[in-house]
Order: sequence, then structure tokens, then C-alpha cells
Amino acid sequence: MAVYTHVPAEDIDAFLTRYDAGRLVSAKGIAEGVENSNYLLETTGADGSGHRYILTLYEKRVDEADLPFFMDLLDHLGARGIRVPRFIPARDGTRLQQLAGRPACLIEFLTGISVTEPTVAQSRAAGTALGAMHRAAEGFTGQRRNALDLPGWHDLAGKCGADLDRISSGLAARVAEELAFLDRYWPAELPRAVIHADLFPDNVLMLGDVVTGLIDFYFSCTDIRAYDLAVTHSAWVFSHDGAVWHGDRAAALSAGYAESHGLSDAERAAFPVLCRGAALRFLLTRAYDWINTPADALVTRKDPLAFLRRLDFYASAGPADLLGA
Ligand SMILES: Nc1ncnc2c1ncn2[C@@H]1O[C@H](COP(=O)(O)OP(=O)(O)OP(=O)(O)O)[C@@H](O)[C@H]1O
Ligand SMILES: N[C@@H](CCO)C(=O)O
Repeated sequence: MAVYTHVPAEDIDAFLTRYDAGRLVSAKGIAEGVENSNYLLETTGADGSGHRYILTLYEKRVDEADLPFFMDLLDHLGARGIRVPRFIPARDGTRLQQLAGRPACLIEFLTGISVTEPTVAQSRAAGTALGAMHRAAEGFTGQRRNALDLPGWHDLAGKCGADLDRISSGLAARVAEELAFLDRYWPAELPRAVIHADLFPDNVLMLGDVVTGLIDFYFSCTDIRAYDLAVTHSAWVFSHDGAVWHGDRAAALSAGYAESHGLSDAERAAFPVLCRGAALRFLLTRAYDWINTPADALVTRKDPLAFLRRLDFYASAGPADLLGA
């Protein structure tokens, strides 16, 4: 569950007076997510007809200084027809506020649900939406370093240290081997762009097979563009525990991406290495959280080994296996 900061309803109502958003009717903490505190607000709406908003209070991993990058990116994408949530400006024009001692924003509510077990058609739609986002991001001039890039993975592995072996015997050595492999083969010369970097099914809102919104851009950054497809691939084409590979979903994701953007020959050839990087990224962030979150904390820890299984799969696969013929 992700409500780290509890805000009394009266304080949310008082917060809303800074906006043209009406008065608070109800506020519910949203259980999904692990990074920030999110509330779903219902208000009377500016015109009294009722409205929904998301209230986000930024917690540990989001640096307040990065928020203007995220806001400008979402403005850019929204202006180019991508369904992403707008940051609502307060009456004085500011979009970033303080609430309960934390940076806080009021955000447009988008309809749709996040699927837990994507179908082939939904995987295809996700690929198309990612490619469309990459097209729309062309021309965006903002830049943000990816803190979770190869040097960042080394850093995280160092912080986890021998505790990795408490998660699974031999994991520290496996991570060190993988980092050595990636140091040697990481395709750093591939085209870079603004990427989402965390497009898991829980960050794609859908109605049936139609994507109604892309959310949670708080890891978005400048990095290898095809790495974004690798991240998405790692999240959409396996069972949750990483034990079952769904080749039909992978082929559909890749076909969807080809329809709206596509990969060059060099990106295709490097795809297995990019997927190994993506799997290691989530293995390490989950391992770090596993080691540093008490077992009885309110937030549910995500299983790092689900991404070790993906990593093992990627280490034995070629581009045609992963992307379809
Ligand atoms: N703009 C939005 N419109 C509708 N629902 C939203 C919106 N933003 C967030 N949500 C809901 O809140 C949940 C948590 O949001 P989000 O994924 O941004 O949280 P997080 O803590 O950053 O999570 P994560 O673990 O994915 O990084 C989403 O799964 C979705 O149900
Ligand atoms: N999507 C990530 C959480 C945010 O980094 C995971 O499932 O591990």
C-alpha cells in the first residue's frame, strides 16, 4: 500500500482552496504503487458538477528539483495527443505545492484500469502507445540523467553488497558477473531520447484493448530509446514471478512498437543486452528495497527473484526469440 503520508481530509480541503477545483467531497488513499503517496479526490468541481483528481505527495525517490522536467514533458506529450495526466495549476499559476511537509501536486484523473495479466491484444496496444510516446517526445528539449543507468546499477549492487545472498544464495556473485557482462557489451552508442523507463502494466491505463492513459513518469529520463522497449518487454511478456515467458505477447508488443516507431537493425541486434540491463535494473531496485524495508512495513515488497528469472531467460535468448521473427 502506498500512503506513506497521511493527510487529514480538512487539510486536503484547505489545500484545494488554492485551486479552481471546488470543495472536497471525498478523499481515498490509493493502495497501488510503492513510490509516492496517492489519493483519489472527489470534489464539487469548479462549476459544482463534480470532478475527480489525483493528489500526489512525493516521497523518497522523487527529487523535487526534477518535478519541472516531468511537468514540462507531460505538457509536451499532452500537446501532441498522448493521453498523459496534466499537472493542474493553482490559481496563482504554480503547479508545485507543499502539503503535510511534502512536495505535492494536484493531477488530472484519467479513466481506465491497469491490467494485471495482459492479453496479446493489450500487449500490442502497449507497444503502439510506447512508440507513439517516443514519436511525440521528439523535439522535447528537457534532459534528465537516468540515475538508474549502468553506473547506477553498480552503485546499487555495492549498497546491497553481501546482503544479496540473504535473498538467494549466490546472488551477489551472479549480479557481479552480469555487471561485468554489461560493462563489456552495453550498447552505449545507440540513439538516446526521453524515455518513460518504467512502463509496467500498472502504469498503463486501459479500457478493454484501448490505452486510455500513460502514467507515472517519475523515472522518465534521457537514455537509450530502445532500452525503454526492453523495460516494457521485461514487464509485459512474463508471468509475474518471471517463470513463464509469453512469446505471443512479446511478438505483439514488438509488432505494436514497429507500427508506431520501430527499431533499427542495430537496436534489434542489441535488444537482448538491453533486456538484460532492464532485468538487472528491477532486480537491483527490488533487492535494495527488500533489504531495506522491514518485513512488517505497510508497503508490500516486490520480489527481486522474479527479475532474476527474467535475466536468466534473456541471457539465453536472441533478438528473433525476443521480438518475434
Ligand atoms: N492520473 C491518474 N489517473 C488515474 N489514476 C491514477 C493517476 N495517477 C495514479 N493513478 C492511480 O494511482 C496508482 C498509483 O500511482 P503511481 O503508479 O503513479 O504510484 P507510484 O507510487 O509512483 O507507483 P509505482 O510503484 O508504479 O512507481 C496507479 O496504479 C493508478 O491506479
Ligand atoms: N515498476 C517497478 C517499481 C518502480 O520502480 C517494479 O515493479 O519493481
